[in-house]
Amino acid sequence: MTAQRNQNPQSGAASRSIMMIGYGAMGREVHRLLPAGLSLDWVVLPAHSDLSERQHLRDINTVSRVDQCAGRPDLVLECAGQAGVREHGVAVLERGLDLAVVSVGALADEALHKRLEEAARKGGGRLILLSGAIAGIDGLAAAREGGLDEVTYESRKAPRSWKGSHAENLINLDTVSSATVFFEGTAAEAARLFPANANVAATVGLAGVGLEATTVKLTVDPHTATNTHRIHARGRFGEFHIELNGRPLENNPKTSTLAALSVVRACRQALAPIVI
Ligand SMILES: NC(=O)C1=CN([C@@H]2O[C@H](COP(=O)(O)OP(=O)(O)OC[C@H]3O[C@@H](n4cnc5c(N)ncnc54)[C@H](OP(=O)(O)O)[C@@H]3O)[C@@H](O)[C@H]2O)C=CC1
Ligand SMILES: O=C([O-])CC(=O)C(=O)O
Repeated sequence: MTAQRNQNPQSGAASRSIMMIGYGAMGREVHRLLPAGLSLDWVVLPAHSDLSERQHLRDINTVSRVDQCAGRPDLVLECAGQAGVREHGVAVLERGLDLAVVSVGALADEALHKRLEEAARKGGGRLILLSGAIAGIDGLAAAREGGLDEVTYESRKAPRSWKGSHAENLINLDTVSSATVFFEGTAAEAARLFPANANVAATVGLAGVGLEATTVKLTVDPHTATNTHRIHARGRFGEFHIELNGRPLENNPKTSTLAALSVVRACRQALAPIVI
């Protein structure tokens, strides 16, 4: 797929620059939808990435470490997975750059969480945890201010979306014939065991009652074509249930389209005089 950059209609207006860490299914979708006025100027690829990937990005500087970037991006987007946060997060924040991450599950590693927080305080960059594939994080985080009694999160995806994950050690994805829960535990465990599938569990945990107190169920459903996310929260504010049936990205069935769109939203917010 060839990435297309939106044209800035205000010709001559200086673009704000973006650095993206990782350029897989989500990164390509974000690049395709990048709002006018922003330009993707740097992409951080893994050192092992092949030449063809770099040729694909021929107008864009590719680096394998953040300190190889001589310029100063206005916003850094992580679309690389938890390993990308682990490898580059501290360096970005220590340089005083804002880092918007989708691989929120990386923060289930308490030592990394602490290092990122310290780097942000020291360098002045802000770590922005994106809502990703789920809706309702705004309401959950607001509800927390009044006190929460219970938060649960459930995710349901087709067998192909769980392929290559720890689910394969827990259930036979080729023969499962009805919707089956294969994991029940805390958001911390889910985010660690399913790094490409359960970042939302960590986001719900961090916005609500914490990673250890948030209970998580993961289901494989051979009859679904969507990535379904459910949150139930109860507290002083009242109660809410959210169910979101997300379409997976064409190039990666693990990843919901909405997760990529949440990154695009972060880009738009970086430009907007009024933020919603
Ligand atoms: N919060 C949310 O709701 C969601 C979060 N996510 C997160 O987003 C991530 C990206 O999703 P998606 O694009 O679909 O996944 P992909 O696997 O398609 O793409 C990830 C890309 O990042 C690259 N990468 C891996 N490690 C590094 C690194 N250390 N530095 C730079 N690049 C790296 C990979 O390269 P290579 O293949 O060569 O290793 C790959 O090209 C997921 O892994 C998940 O953590 C996904 C869905 C929802
Ligand atoms: O995109 C999704 O449906 C959710 C996901 O993979 C994650 O939480 O990591």
